[in-house]
Amino acid sequence: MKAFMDEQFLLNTETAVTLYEQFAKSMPIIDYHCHLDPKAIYEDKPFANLTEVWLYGDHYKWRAMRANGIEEQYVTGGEGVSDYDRFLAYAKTVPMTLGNPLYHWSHLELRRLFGIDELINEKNAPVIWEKANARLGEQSFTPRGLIRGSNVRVVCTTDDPADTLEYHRKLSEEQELGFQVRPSFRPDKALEINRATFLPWLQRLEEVSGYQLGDYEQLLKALGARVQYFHDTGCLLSDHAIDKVMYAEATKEQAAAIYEKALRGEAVSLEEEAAYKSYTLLYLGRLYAELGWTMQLHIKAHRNNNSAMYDKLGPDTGYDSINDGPLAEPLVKLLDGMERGGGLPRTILYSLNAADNDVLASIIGSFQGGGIPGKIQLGSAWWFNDTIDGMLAQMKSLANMGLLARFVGMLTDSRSFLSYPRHEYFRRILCNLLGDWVEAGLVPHDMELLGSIVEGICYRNAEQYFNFGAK
Ligand SMILES: O=C[C@H](O)[C@@H](O)[C@@H](O)[C@H](O)C(=O)O
Repeated sequence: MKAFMDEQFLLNTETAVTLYEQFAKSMPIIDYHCHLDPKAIYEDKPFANLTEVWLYGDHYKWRAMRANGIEEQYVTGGEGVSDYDRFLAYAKTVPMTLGNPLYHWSHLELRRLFGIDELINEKNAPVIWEKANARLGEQSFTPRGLIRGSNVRVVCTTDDPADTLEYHRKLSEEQELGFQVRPSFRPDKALEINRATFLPWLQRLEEVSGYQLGDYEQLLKALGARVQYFHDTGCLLSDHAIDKVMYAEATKEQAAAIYEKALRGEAVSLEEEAAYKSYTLLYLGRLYAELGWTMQLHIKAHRNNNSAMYDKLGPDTGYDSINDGPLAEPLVKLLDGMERGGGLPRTILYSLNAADNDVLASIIGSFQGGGIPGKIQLGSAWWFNDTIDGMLAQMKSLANMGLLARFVGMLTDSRSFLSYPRHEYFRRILCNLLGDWVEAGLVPHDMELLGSIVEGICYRNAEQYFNFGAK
């Protein structure tokens, strides 16, 4: 029996241990997709207590607490509930998360960041609370301290085109920051023509961009101007939540007519939605390609399932799940449309449905090219797949059908400054997979080759692929 989460955690062969210790462990982190708040990084305020830094905003933990029978006021807060009460409710929940990555992540976070080795449970809760809070006053526990201490070189946040990027601009002027903070362009609200957010968002965009958005041509120009503004602020990635991939070929005139219908408050059919989205995405794809950006497509989330809770708490609060439905045909058409128009950027495809791994791994092979290693990527196991099994499945699909060695690796997708140990978790799983292959005689015991592949997937591939060294 191995000891719980010892130095060889998740590393079952000598080769895996060597790969992890000698190559993976010391590689810096590039967190190219997350939901951290740039304002919090800029202001760099210390956290009041462990609950604030660990539980506020973390919908993964909230889901587990609800499933454990914890009442909502202890999950997301409520009158008369202290931060300690909320922490205690989570501490009680952790032992019940056995088998869920939260069990490992939570222990890794306390161990690596706070040096706290206690098992997390109700009995140890007071001690953990004391020890962690005592450390939160140290300089290394502010947002910047945590980023630096985790050896993070680049953080890419997720930002709306109408955002002023005020804090990114301020951060970019700082000489001693020690890491890059870059925005990512996430124009979902421009594409979701059928959602209630569409018209209010256009108004915001009008204010920020100065364009009068009464016709589609102006919308395209305004989006183009925002892409350029983001680029000038250091952006190199876009991100799209495409819950359902749709494709319908459309002319600009058709897209414009649909846009105008929406402006008049008239109903837009699903076919029209597909046409509008397709034309607009192709246009954006061209801009991304021209600027050397990477486009991320996050596909098949089924969001806001519990409408009563949505009304109380809003989005991203733990009420989403995995969607199903057709993917290959509309996605291939979309990528093909971009390629034909000369505008297929570097692209990362993530599906929340792990059943799509092979579909995506085979599709990416049809659009590689341009002399860019791994131009089209199978994205790292995302959200509900960010588990041991999920990561293995994603890497195996990629290896079976494409080039694992060109994979740009892990990201946290997190809203918490404590999530960087997820990179360690991923790296151990990666090294173990390669170690198993060596053990089985499937690949040579060539540590130079294996080591360079590990370093590539942990850090170098991403650095090169996204061009983070450029400016
Ligand atoms: O890991 C889960 C994520 O943070 C999840 O909340 C996001 O991926 C979000 O749905 C998004 O659309 O960007």
